[in-house]
Amino acid sequence: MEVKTNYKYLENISLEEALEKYIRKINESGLILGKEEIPVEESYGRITCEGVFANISSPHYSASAMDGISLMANKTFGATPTTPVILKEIDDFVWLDTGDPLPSNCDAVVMVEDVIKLKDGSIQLISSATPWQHIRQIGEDICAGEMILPSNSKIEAASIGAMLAGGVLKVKVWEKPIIGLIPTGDEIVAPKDNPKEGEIIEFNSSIFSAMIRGWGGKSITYKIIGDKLELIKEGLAKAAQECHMIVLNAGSSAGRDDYSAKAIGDLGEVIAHGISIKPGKPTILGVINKKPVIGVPGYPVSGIIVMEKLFKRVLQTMQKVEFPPNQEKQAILSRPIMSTLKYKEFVRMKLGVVDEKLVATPLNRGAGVVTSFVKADGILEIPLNLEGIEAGSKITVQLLKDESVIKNTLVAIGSHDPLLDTIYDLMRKKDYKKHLSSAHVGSMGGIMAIKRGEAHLAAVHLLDERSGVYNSSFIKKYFPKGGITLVKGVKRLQGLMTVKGNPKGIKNLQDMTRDGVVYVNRQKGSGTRILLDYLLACDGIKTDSIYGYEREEFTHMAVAAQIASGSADTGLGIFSAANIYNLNFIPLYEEEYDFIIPERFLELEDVQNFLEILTSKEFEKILKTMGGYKLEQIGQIHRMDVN
Ligand SMILES: Nc1nc2c(c(=O)[nH]1)N[C@H]1C(S)=C(S)[C@@H](COP(=O)(O)OP(=O)(O)OC[C@H]3O[C@@H](n4cnc5c(N)ncnc54)[C@H](O)[C@@H]3O)O[C@H]1N2
Ligand code: MOO
Repeated sequence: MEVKTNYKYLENISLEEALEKYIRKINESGLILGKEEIPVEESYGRITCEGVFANISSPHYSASAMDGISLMANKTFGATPTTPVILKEIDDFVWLDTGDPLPSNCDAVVMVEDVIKLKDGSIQLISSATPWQHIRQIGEDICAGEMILPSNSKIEAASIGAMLAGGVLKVKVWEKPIIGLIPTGDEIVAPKDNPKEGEIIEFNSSIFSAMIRGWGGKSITYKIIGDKLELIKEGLAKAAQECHMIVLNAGSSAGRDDYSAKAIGDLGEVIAHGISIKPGKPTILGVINKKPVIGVPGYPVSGIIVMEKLFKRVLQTMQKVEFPPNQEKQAILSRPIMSTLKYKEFVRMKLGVVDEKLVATPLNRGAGVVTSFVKADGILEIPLNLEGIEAGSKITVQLLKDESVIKNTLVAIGSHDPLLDTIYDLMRKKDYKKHLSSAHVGSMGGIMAIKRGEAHLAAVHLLDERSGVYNSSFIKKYFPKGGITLVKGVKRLQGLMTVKGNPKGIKNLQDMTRDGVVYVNRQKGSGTRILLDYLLACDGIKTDSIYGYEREEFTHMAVAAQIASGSADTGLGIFSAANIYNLNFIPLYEEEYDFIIPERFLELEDVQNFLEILTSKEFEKILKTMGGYKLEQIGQIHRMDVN
């Protein structure tokens, strides 16, 4: 039987063209927000819809600007240290404080510190005052009838004070745009801590809602709607009644259950479906009832990019304000990035200052990897028609975090161990200004990053198969000119993880070759992979006899997670990862997990901090609970000699 799908070929128009076309359409539709009058004290961040004019002058009377005396300036003329002027209270002057009204027969104020008090209550001045000195004249700040803010201005903190000073107690502002968020998908469920297989936790709406709040809007999150065209249309129609704009989430591509474009088209008009950006390709731009409706792809990273690059622009037009653009910074690209000619790509980047140069490293590009946005310091925009960018190129990165965060980041690249998370947490507890960025690219990747000057330290566990010695021979090989130190870390247990009860009865490496046993491996270049290959060679086991040898994960935790979920029976990894996932552990080898730090970085404050934490009692205590570590040599610094 032929399976019918609602497959439709997507367009591929540029982001700029799509935005131009869409905003023109929205403006033509004539959608404008309503107006409301609100107390000035509650108006922070709102947008004025009319000019705001002062009702009264500020100050509304002539006021003393200082504590001291008020008088007629001409009474002081000629006063010098040798010819002081003596004045009498009431007859010649009046005591007053800052803010007091200026008596009608006075035209100057003399500060108290310039007044010499005499015993009989009179005073002496040794310099003359100029008329109107130290007086805030009526309307010095603003005069009644003057404009405080023009239309379409964002109300900042100082504007609130200016309005109140000008006797304005209520201000007319544009209504806050209300955005309806509609999550869709049969597999989507409200957040919970025990989702079943096939259930996907709905978190996009919460991300979008927070973004909208930051941009001055309000959101309503509707109930999750399953993949049913009629239900989606019902939801859209309701939201179009209740909101100024709608975000219809997921179902944007052209699969069997993707009804977003059809639903929008049936109720209104689809202006574009398919934009040449990545992530975010299947975005839908539509209008229902004059209300903009954006079909945002389901993958969270795609969603965030579409919200940032498209939705925000529409909201800006609707609210009639310009959001400040992200700051940009020039950086050096640490490794090559491939790109597709057909799409403008947005790549999340990790930034760090190493040897006074800003180094940018691409993060995981998966559209579902929302944590890449948690780690990202910036975004690299790769234009259309570019196949990629070479390592070492100068690139411009749009900053997502403050520059001070990037400058205060210790950059660690290399092998993964959960203890790095503990170090980061302890670093932040010790000093909230400090950050640790750890990229898990395996031990060899770490060595290469140190060689290229892209990291302050690399975590490594590389076994020299001939000598059986860990790490030092690799330093000698890869850093023949020296200048490198080996900071001893922990001894840790590597072994085979299985689910509790070990149902497949796995006892050793040989058991991995049995029929029905599924292995999950670590990536090439990782110390664990090198150890596995070494142990297999010792036992004469061929890698192609292991089902799953080709399947790679990047961290011990990821291997443990696969085993815990039942998608693999076993994998080589460290005890602490097995412990976190409550797995069975068959110890095979004790290895040395150390840190390579160039000598020139040892005195850096951030490196010193790192070393302090490494040898702290608190860290030792936490490692004990994690289990599988020995700390005999931790923190010892070995300066490696030149060959
Ligand atoms: N055959 C093709 N398949 C896909 C294409 C394509 O061109 N041809 N495009 C891919 C791209 S690119 C994207 S992006 C996605 C867009 O997917 P949809 O918008 O149709 O969304 P779903 O398939 O329903 O969901 C995708 C994925 O997103 C996650 N998700 C969805 N809703 C939520 C939510 N509210 N909170 C958190 N996560 C959510 C979920 O993991 C879904 O699995 O299509 C590709 N497919
Ligand atoms: O367009 Mo999708 O958003 O590339 O992942």
